[in-house]
Amino acid sequence: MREALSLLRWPRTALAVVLGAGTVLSGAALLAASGALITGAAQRPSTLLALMPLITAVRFFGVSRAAVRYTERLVTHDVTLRMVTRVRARVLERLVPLAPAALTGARGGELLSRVRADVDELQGVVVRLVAPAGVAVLAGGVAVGLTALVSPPTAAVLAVLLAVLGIAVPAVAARAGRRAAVAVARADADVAADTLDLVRGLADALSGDGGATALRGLLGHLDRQEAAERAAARLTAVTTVCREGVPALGLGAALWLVGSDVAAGTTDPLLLAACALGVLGAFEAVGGMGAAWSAAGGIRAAAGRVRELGERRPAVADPADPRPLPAGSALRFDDVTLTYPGATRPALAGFDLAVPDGAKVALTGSSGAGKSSVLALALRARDPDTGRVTLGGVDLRRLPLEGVRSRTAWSAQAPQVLGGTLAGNLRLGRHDATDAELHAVLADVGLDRVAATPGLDGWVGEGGERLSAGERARVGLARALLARADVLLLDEPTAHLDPGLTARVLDRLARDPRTVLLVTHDPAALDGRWRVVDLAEAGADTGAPVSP
Ligand SMILES: Nc1ncnc2c1ncn2[C@@H]1O[C@H](COP(=O)(O)OP(=O)(O)OP(=O)(O)O)[C@@H](O)[C@H]1O
Repeated sequence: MREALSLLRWPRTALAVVLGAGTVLSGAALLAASGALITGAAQRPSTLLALMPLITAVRFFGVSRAAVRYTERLVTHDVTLRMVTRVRARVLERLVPLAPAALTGARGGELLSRVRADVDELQGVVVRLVAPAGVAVLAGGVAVGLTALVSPPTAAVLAVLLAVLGIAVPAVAARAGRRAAVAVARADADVAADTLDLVRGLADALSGDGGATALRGLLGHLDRQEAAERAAARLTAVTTVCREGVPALGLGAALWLVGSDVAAGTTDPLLLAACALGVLGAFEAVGGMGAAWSAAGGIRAAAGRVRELGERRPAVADPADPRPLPAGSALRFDDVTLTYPGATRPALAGFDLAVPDGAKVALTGSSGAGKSSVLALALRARDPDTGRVTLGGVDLRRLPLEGVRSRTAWSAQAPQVLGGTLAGNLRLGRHDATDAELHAVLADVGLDRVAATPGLDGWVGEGGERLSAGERARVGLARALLARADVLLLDEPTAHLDPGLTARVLDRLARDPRTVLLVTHDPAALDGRWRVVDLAEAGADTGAPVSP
């Protein structure tokens, strides 16, 4: 909850609370002034001028209530919209450093729910929680204070009843409401499942006495559903009675207590209706507390999940005192060991490899040998447990993370193609690439047909579903080729290609002046320009420079 509150801009939130309280108090004052005016008129004053102050008060509070409510809505919406921006920014700020390694354990749907549902929940913290609670305290306090000026016992009764309606009733209702909602949801799910089973298995159920058994099961669940719904309806009825009944109790108490004072001659009769109706109006102060109480649980849970994101440690971090990026782009792995969290054996152990500036190196080996892990280390998606990985002779852990990532382009085994245009997807590699450059790179990777239809501005479908798996892989490859990087890390760039296309792509890569480290399951397709490193033997790699 502290997480959610820390995102608030308190001066504006306080203004929203003051205006909300102003609305409630204007309403109560309007009722009080009207009561006094009616009483005053019933006393048949000799001149209408005697009622002028009350007439003015009624007009004033009538107008002020609408004006204050309007301003309060403007301020509350402004606070909420600013909150939306801040919450989204904070969640993304926390997510970005965690990607990709520290998010591998999280399911995609769970992450989506965090950035959508939790953000939606948190952004309502002002409207649904802080403002109603603040208004209840402020408006309730002022109403009790003003009532005390007329009748201290009535003020005491009002304070108690406000606490009952603002704290006790919503707390009990929210707790019981959660239980009732769970019971109804369970019963609904059972009835739906039974009905579906019965309809799907109708033919089987009709033979033997299976039908009667299934029907008995369904009827049992229907009874449970009815009971759950009745319990939920009873709860709604009880809370409605409380919401209506407690203010009526307050009204009755005010009439009785202030009425006794008027009868005793210690209080002006004008104040009887004014005080009673003012007390009635004051209950609006706690009107939002039922919803606030229900919202509190959801907001607390959402804030907790967002905080948990912040507490996760990124797999790699920027060095405190980063070294400048080196000029060279030679990669070197020295006695590297990498064990994934929770894994029982290392993915890489004692791994050595030297990839000189501009060299073309292909990693091969059986599935699970650790080829993709080598690329992950070179991209600094992960750090080795022991040993070191260097770029241009400098340990990657001593270089600025953003600098390392800008020097390396990576194409995954199954690259992420976003729902958008082909050009938009390619320009993730280089945002200012011209159309001519995009056409050239598409031709390089054999995507000439896609470049023609749907074309650069054609929609590639959600997740690139309008492209084949091989075309999606080559979009990722084209993106990497476009990047202004000196090291290309390519995970199986030719996996889905026919031999002709494989040879064309490998030739394009071999002619690229940059350092290329690729993973392949098809070393036979590589010509003499490539140095093939079998991961099963990589521990024995001498690290001796090879000519590119
Ligand atoms: N995020 C991860 N968490 C836990 N273990 C992992 C993770 N990624 C890979 N591994 C494990 O590390 C080992 C090496 O995986 P890696 O992906 O590097 O192999 P690979 O040689 O690229 O395999 P393939 O050819 O099938 O792509 C495997 O045993 C794999 O199960």
